[in-house]
Amino acid sequence: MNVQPKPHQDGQHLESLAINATLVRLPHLTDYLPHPQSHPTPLESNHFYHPFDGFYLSHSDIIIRRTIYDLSANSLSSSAYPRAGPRKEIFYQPQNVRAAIVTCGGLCPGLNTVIRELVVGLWEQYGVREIFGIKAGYRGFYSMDPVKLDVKMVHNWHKRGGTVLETSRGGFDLHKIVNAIEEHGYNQVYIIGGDGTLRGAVKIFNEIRRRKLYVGVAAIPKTVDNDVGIIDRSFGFQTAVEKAQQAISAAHVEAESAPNGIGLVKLMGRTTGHIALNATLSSRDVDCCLIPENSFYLEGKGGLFEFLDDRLAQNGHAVVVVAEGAGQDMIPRTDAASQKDESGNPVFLDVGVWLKGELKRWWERDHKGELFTVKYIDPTYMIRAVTANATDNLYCTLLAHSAIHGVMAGYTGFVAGPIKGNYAYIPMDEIAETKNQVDTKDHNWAWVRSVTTQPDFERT
Ligand SMILES: Nc1ncnc2c1ncn2[C@@H]1O[C@H](COP(=O)(O)OP(=O)(O)O)[C@@H](O)[C@H]1O
Ligand SMILES: O=P(O)(O)OC[C@H]1O[C@](O)(COP(=O)(O)O)[C@@H](O)[C@@H]1O
Ligand SMILES: [Mg+2]
Repeated sequence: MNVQPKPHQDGQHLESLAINATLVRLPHLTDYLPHPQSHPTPLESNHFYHPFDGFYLSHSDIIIRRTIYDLSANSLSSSAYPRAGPRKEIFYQPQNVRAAIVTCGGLCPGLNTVIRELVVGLWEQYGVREIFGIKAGYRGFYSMDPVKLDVKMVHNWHKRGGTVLETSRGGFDLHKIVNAIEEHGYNQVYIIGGDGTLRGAVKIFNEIRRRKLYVGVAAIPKTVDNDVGIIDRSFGFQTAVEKAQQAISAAHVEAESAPNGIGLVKLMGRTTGHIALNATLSSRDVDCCLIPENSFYLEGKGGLFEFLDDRLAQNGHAVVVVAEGAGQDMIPRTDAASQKDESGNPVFLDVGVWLKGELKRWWERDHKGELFTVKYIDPTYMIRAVTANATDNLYCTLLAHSAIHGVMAGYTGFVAGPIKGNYAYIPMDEIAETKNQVDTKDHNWAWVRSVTTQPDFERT
């Protein structure tokens, strides 16, 4: 990679630079179908709409993934993805489209908005009339009747939490699912789900391609945990963080109102601490944030008890936020085998209940006779079983419309999502392989440390 000119390695006097961008190739129906026919988009013949110059995107419109560089590095490189948006030529005749929409995995604010916008976008922009909701997740493809959807039916779904289509874990049977897609004649499949769903979606797409079916598959990443990689964040995450803050505020009030009061809040986050981290940064009431990516310990120098001792001595109260996946290795397990849910996700022991017990034990041992209270709040589903906030509703809308334009353009096996604020199409397998975890060596975590001044839990 070359940077021009390169006299000052620190980039102080740099006037221009070149970034080596590798364009990621998106699967397309033309890859495996002999002669798919393209047609002008119906947007062209819409009397009420006159596209401005540059409205239609093409192969030359891309989004670069990396935006942060160290100019002293030898090479500046990034991957680049096709930009999401309408194309002038599409690979479907709208009157022949039979679209299926499915929601899988746990709830997430905004699911109904995505469904609604898929229906509205397909119906209003492209004139599609055959749109079906698959009930109860992947298993619904082969075990339940689909629900016919139309614009009237979905008109106020964005104001409701949950998923009207219902969802479930488990029940992934590749052949039954793809057989059902063939039998029902679906030629567009929109899959809304998290990391597990995406791994399933990759298999569905590969099987569809193996069978050479004229079926476009798009996924829209969903999870409050925000554990999906490459994209900026998953929808519903911000709403969940907002709700989490209410729990933290309550814990703070309780802690402040008691001598030596500790407010303890457990938040969702199976293997990632994004909700805990973001709620901590935004609430400012938190003294210590415990996440799965950063092991912690209780006793001794630099441990949680010593830190809380200091905080209680200084302020008379403290607030601790713990992500549900944190500290699992410290909680005594009675059964040898760890439990799994129907999708194969680990079922955790309750770190909040355990920590509350440990805090009480510690105080009783070291401060016998002094007043002390731990108020434990576990908002669990309250942060995700809610309507999406304005930002998430807007985000869900753009995701759905991006997915529709991509599928109509013949792209398949892709995910629609924002990269540094711009909407892109990303190959599904790349997303399914990339996990978004909190990097405790980067600035996000450093901000938590500087806001809370909590210990790093690195034993010296
Ligand atoms: N590796 C996998 N291959 C195929 N299907 C999977 C895989 N992992 C999960 N699934 C299916 O995806 C769906 C949702 O997965 P789950 O982990 O519960 O939620 P999420 O997609 O939100 O992470 C379930 O129906 C599950 O059976
Ligand atoms: O809905 P369940 O099965 O009780 O699972 C709860 C889990 O779902 C999550 O909300 C994440 O769900 P997804 O992986 O389905 O997005 C976790 O934060 C939580 O551990
Ligand atoms: Mg998941």
